[in-house]
Amino acid sequence: LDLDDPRTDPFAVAEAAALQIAAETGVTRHDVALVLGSGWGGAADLLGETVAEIPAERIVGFSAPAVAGHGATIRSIRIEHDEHAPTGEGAYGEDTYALVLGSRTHLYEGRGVRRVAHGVRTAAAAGARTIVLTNGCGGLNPDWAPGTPVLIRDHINLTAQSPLEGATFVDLTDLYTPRLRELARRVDPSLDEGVYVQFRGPHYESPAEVRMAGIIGGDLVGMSTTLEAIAARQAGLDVLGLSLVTNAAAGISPTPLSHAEVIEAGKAAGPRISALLASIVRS
Ligand SMILES: Nc1nc2[nH]c(I)nc2c(=O)[nH]1
Repeated sequence: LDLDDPRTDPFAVAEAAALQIAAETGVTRHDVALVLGSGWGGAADLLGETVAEIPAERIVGFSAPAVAGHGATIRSIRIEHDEHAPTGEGAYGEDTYALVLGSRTHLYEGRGVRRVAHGVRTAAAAGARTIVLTNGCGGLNPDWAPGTPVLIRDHINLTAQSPLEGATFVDLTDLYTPRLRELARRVDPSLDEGVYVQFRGPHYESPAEVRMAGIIGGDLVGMSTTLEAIAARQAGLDVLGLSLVTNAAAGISPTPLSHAEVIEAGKAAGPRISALLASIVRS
C-alpha cells in the first residue's frame, strides 16, 4: 500500500486509511470532511464534541507534519446541529460526524499528486458526501482586507498537473457546489465570492504574475485546493471552498503589509471565520 509505487491503486490506500480511521475513532461513517488551512484551525472545536483525535502519521498514506510541532491530527467530531438551521437537517435525525483533516500535503512539497489527493479520497472512503476545503491566500481585490473570508466560486489550476491518472475525463462544471455556496451566504450574506488561482509555489507570485492572474479572471492566489477539489469531484463529493485572505497579493497594495501584520490579521480573523465555518457545517 505504498502510494509512491505506480502499481499501487491510490483508492485502495484510501480504503485502508478509512478502515483504520473507523477502527481508531470508533466512528464507522463520517458524513462531512474538512481540510482546515492556515487561519481556519479554530473551527474544529466549534463543530461539536471531539470523539477522537489521532496523529495523522498513524494512518496509511498520511505523513508527519511538514512543520514539526504543528501537530497534524485527524479528528472525529459529533456535529451539534442547530435545530433552527436553514436546512433543518440533522436536527432530530441520527448523529452526524465530521472528519477534520488537520494536515494537508501541498504540491510544492514534491511528494506527488497522490499525497495531495489522499485526504480527500480517504474522506470519501470514510463515507463523507461533502468536503469543505479551506485555505489562506492572497487577495487581488483591494476591498478584501487581510482577515476577509471569501467563498470560492470556481478555480484556475496553474499547476499544469492533475490528481487524476489515465483517461479519467472528469467534468468540473459547478465543481464548487452552488447549493453549499447558497447555504453559506444564507449564514453570512456579506460573504463575497471569487475565483481561486493555484500556483505551484512555494515562492509567492511576482507582481506581474498577480497582474496576469487578475487578467485571466482570478480574484485569489494560493498554493493549494484546486487539485483537492478535482479529486473530490472524481470521488463524487460536494465541495465548499473557503479562502481566508491573509494578505494583499504581491503588487496589489502600494504599502505591502509586513509578515507580522499578515500573521496578526490571520489570527484576529480566527474567531470570526471559525464561527462562520462552524455555523455553516452545523446548519
Ligand atoms: N500563492 C500564494 N499563496 C499564499 N498563501 C498565503 I497565507 N498568501 C499567499 C499569496 O499571496 N500567494
